[in-house]
Amino acid sequence: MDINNLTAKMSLEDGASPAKSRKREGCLKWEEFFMANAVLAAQRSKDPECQVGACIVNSAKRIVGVGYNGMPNGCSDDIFEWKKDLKQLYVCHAEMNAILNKNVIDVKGCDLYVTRFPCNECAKVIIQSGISTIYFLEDKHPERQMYVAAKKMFVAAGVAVRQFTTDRKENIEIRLRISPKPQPEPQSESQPESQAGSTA
Ligand SMILES: O=c1ccn([C@H]2C[C@H](O)[C@@H](COP(=O)(O)O)O2)c(=O)[nH]1
Ligand SMILES: [Zn+2]
Repeated sequence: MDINNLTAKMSLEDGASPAKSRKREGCLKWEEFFMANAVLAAQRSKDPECQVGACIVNSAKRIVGVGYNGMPNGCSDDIFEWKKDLKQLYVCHAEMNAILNKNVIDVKGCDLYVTRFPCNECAKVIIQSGISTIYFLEDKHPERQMYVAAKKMFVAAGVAVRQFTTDRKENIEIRLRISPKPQPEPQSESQPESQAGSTA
């Protein structure tokens, strides 16, 4: 079959099922996809009060770092205190973790998607890393000194800060179908001895 015939055949087959030949509408926009990654990362946090997620994206729209708030490596989530005024001594913030987890040499000029407005400590790390734009989901405590300081530093350093918005009407859902683990077959009383402990 020459190439012209093949093309003709393909377009005929496409014509037979027009619904499938058209692109799917309503897929996630890039910004929605990146913020959804930050929201998903936050689900890894063990903080009982506040789960934060962050996702760093380069100019080629590749995710180059993801993080969530958690205890430092080797500091057990079960031993170190999650109590309100104690956790701040230990917890690594999502933004800092995302920057440290980067899989590229540096994150200069990258965008940061984060579920919560960054605090002053994260603002310093964000600025020093060269991240140029921040998209945040919520700014729950704009009056707190640490967030006022963070804003002041972002303005001085020329980091653009925008609240994430979308015109999507429905929630973005992750449909993860969980199939129950297969249960071992109950052993019948009459089974021969040799098969009872078999792992085959
Ligand atoms: O920039 C930030 C600010 C806070 N977090 C995390 C760190 C802690 O786990 C909580 C703080 O919770 P509060 O109840 O507001 O004290 O949020 C972060 O990851 N990044
Ligand atoms: Zn912070």
